Amino acid sequence: MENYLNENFGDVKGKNSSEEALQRWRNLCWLVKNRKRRFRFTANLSKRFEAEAIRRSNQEKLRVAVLVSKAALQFIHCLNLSSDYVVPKEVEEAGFQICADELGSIVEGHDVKKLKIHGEVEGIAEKLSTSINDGISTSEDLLNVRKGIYGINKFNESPPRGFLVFVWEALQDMTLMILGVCALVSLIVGIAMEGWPKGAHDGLGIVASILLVVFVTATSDYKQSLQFKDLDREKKKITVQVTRNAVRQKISIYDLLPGDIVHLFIGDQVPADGLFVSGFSVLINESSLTGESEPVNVNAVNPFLLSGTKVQDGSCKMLVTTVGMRTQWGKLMATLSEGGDDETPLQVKLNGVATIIGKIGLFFAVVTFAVLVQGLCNRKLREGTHWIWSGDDAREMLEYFAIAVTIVVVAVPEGLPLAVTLSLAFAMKKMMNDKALVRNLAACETMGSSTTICSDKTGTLTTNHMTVVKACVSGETREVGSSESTSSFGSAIPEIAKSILLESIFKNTGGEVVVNEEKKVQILGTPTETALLEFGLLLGGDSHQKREKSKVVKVEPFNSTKKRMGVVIELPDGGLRAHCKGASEIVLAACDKFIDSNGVVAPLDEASTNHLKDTIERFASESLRTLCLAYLELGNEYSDESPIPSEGYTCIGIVGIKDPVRPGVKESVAICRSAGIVVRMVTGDNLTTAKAIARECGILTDDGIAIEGPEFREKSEEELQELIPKIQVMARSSPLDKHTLVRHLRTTFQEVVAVTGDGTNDAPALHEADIGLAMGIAGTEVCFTKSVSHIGLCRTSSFVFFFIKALFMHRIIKEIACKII
Ligand SMILES: Nc1ncnc2c1ncn2[C@@H]1O[C@H](COP(=O)(O)OP(=O)(O)OP(=O)(O)O)[C@@H](O)[C@H]1O
Ligand SMILES: [Ca+2]
Repeated sequence: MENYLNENFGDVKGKNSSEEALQRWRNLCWLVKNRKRRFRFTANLSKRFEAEAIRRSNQEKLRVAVLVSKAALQFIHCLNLSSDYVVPKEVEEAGFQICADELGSIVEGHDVKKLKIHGEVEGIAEKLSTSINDGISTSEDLLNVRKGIYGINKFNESPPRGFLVFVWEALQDMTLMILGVCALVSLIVGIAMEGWPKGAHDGLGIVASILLVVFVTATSDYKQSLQFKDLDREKKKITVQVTRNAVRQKISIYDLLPGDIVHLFIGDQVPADGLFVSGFSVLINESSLTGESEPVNVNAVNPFLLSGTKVQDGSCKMLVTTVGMRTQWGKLMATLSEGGDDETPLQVKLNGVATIIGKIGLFFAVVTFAVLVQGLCNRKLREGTHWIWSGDDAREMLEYFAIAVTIVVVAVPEGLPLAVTLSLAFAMKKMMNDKALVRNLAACETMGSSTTICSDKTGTLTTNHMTVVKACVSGETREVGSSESTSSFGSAIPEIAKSILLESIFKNTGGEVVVNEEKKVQILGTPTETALLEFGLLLGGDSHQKREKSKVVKVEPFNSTKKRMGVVIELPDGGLRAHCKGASEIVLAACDKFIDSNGVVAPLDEASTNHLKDTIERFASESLRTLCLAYLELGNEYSDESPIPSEGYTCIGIVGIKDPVRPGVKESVAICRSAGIVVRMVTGDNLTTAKAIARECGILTDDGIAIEGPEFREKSEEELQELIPKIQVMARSSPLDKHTLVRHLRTTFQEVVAVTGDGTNDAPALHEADIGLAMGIAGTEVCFTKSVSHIGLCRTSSFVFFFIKALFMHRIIKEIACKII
């Protein structure tokens, strides 16, 4: 049996099974009494093919649109553009100058000509009655008017199915139907022979048991469907940052409306169709919408952003133009919303077991029927009545038939695969109560069998609550953090150094200091950015003043591959200046000058380089995350077309950011160890910092290896064979290094790999892993300990639930058997 199962049902993987494998195993289950039930909550393959076709047509449409827009761009300057667009009356009355269809055709069709006619992005914003800087007004009435005209950002889901639909589905069971026919015949024959009510007993008994089975099945199915709806709703709770009423805030993507100004960052999914307003180095991955993997640049020339696509690099502000079902993504999601998850290997195997048992059951049912009929025939032969068949004989035959069918009902464990689905859903619900959202049912199962965990450091092992606790500027190294220590640090360093440090902090940032609706100062941005801005505020910097004084000309946002970010600013009294900040040893290597203790820019000689390197090492060995800040005077020779220079910087200083280890991580790592699971740390941070934290968590042991990404990249295949099993820490790794490690562990070493990460720099590795534990925005809540302890929970809960279910089924089956036989 083991061999048979492995051969026929073994090629379905926990993740990314081929469509052929999925189709094949379903075909193998030909002996399924109620297909609809058995395959409920599993992938709807035909819907998937439909979605794939939509993707292909999207790709073709986009390709044509891009070609047309390119051609239009060439002619546009010579044309006298005029519009025959008439604003529909109801739109005009509501206070807008453009309708939803026109907006849709501009963005989806990449129609630069129409965009130009409507006055580019600013023109469209005006017609949508919004402001690019302040966003839409939040008055309830106005929002409702907007909703009325442009719709909401939700796609049509199939209406929830009522209880009766489940009753109908439960009735479509072949064996129950046969039993129904038996009951009918038994009633007719019984009443004809023995009269009412005596002759109806048998028939009514069968009817009652059928009703019981149908009722119990439908009730439990209905309950699950409600539970699945709950899970689904939870999965879709995604928020984005928008500016409304001049206040930056987070809102649910469902509340987005045309006219909203959305702030997008690397890793975000574009939540609606829209136009690029401002931003830098934006690369968009459209593969989820079109299947095309080559990312496209989005900028002022190609400003079209389509919902469902992902920001692969950079950050930008976008004006929402089209929402919900009017977008291609809405249509795609509406198609896919009915398809369930892929089956898990355990489910497929259990389906195999159910099928084998079904076949055996069927065989015995036929044999039993044949034996019983033969008994009857023999008796009649003996009695010499074999030519005379009475109603009683017919009833007896019917009874035999019912017994045979009952054997099939009892023997075929239809509920077995479904029980797994249920128990996994149950585990999912349990985990959700602990704020861990399981997107894919199969994950609960895979989690139970993982052998290696590759964890990132920041935000997973550590709390992600960062504060600058040490700083070294102009040779002055001090503890900072509290307002007194920071201000005394501020007064100890030369004025010129302090001023340039503040400029760097407030200009060269992906975060923002805002005043929220309650008039409180709030810092938005990644934890690293927030920590720096907080330090800047403590130093006495006023972010707005600093921002107003000079204009930002170019930004190269932070990404994990470069590990640095840079801006170019225009100084109030002319000239340009570049600021750069990032991984300390990388930025320091780009410096050849520094600001000395007198506030004078001096060349970086060996002694001062060593001093700075020592400082970095010292900070890092105290588990601090180090960042180096630097600047470069550009004069007037720089054009914003060219990249920001990567060398010749003047080092301003080094900051050490504390990010404490999460409580309970050490114990969790120990639990994993004792369960035979190897935990490795794969981080983008400095080697010394990573090692210090790994020791603290119990990940790095004396015989383990800690290696840096760039060194790992250079190794040959043979060397990797030797090295990989011993790697416990990989530092300064790029997203691709993480991916390579996971791929090797999975393929060469046949490990079941779980990866935890924050979803942006870890995305490729999360994708490659057997199971990805993404610490999302709520990452601070979903802590490492919980995910790990749930491995145990999944196992126990599924078994407990399975047994209860089995017991329950057993009782029902017994009851039916008693009634019928
Ligand atoms: N916003 C930022 N601007 C400039 N440099 C940054 C910024 N954020 C992080 N860094 C620097 O880049 C380094 C690596 O960051 P990266 O995103 O690759 O890893 P991480 O996500 O911080 O770590 P992990 O992989 O453990 O989650 C950090 O050590 C820090 O020095
Ligand atoms: Ca990370």
